[in-house]
Amino acid sequence: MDFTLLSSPLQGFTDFRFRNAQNKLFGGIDTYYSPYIRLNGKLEIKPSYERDLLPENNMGLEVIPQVITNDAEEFLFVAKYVQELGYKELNWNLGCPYPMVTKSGMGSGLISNPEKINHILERAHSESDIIVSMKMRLGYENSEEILDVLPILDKYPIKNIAIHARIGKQLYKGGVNLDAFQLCIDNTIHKLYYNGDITSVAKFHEMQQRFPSIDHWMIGRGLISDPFLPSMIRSNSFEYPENKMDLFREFHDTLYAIYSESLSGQTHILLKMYHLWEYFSATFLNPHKVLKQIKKAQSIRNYEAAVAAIFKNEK
Ligand SMILES: Cc1cc2nc3c(=O)[nH]c(=O)nc-3n(C[C@H](O)[C@H](O)[C@H](O)COP(=O)(O)O)c2cc1C
Repeated sequence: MDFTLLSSPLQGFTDFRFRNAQNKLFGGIDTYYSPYIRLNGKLEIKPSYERDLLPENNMGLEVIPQVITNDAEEFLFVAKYVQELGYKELNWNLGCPYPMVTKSGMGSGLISNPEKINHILERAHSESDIIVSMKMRLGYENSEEILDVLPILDKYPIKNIAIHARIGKQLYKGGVNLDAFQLCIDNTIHKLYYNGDITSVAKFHEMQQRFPSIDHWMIGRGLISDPFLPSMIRSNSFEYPENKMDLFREFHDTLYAIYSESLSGQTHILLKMYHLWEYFSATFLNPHKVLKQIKKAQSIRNYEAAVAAIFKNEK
């Protein structure tokens, strides 16, 4: 069956710089979701969000912006803003699990409030012509919460619902709940996208077999630790290209160069690169040792030496 691969948004990782580099060097992703826009009490878009969405920074990429909010005015404000930039769709985040977000009734903390979801969707559909899609978890406290929300969503022409098959309380621990995802398939009229733990071609096949009706698949962390993954899924190949490490090095160097230019001060640059290496290290034979080498490098000079040694070791 034909399928679509989507890059799941990761705040702090999948910004326009990452998206462009991944697309240029590896490809395989049909659509990228940008990390969420969150307003801080004011109807004002931060420059970093703007930069991330400007069409000139996303040339040749299919991008869908995302918002996190529990307020209809904010939703409508962001919808109008992204429409002015030329986007037709706004994705609504009901998945974020972090207490700072969920305690204020946003992200997965909003799933237990179907009335509020209904109110926001009602206003979004009557006061704007933006196409609305959703990205959510199964609930915050338990995986039944979503079952009270799906009938509400049935009332609106939602484009699709991407479901990360965990509950908020889990954060990223424990496994995905595939039986609960199946229940969602059985209880909605909407098109569902599957998200959660697609980290290899084999895992993708497993999910495809388990959910034959699903043809949209979202990859989050797997794309950062293995940027080859979508093109390998596409070509149904278990073999990495022969020049795997050269390509990976180019990917690293591209990101390092742009973050060195765009971030100020070596602390910021090193921290950014360290967070990337928390995922990159999975590509190497000894991830733990690799990450330790990166962590130990407390200056740009030491960082560059550590990276050179890591790639040399892997040859
Ligand atoms: C560091 C980090 C940042 C994330 N930021 C977002 C975000 O901005 N919007 C969103 O919908 N999901 C966000 N997520 C969730 C991922 O998009 C995805 O749903 C989750 O990681 C499960 O998919 P995976 O197992 O393929 O990674 C984030 C996850 C992580 C680990």
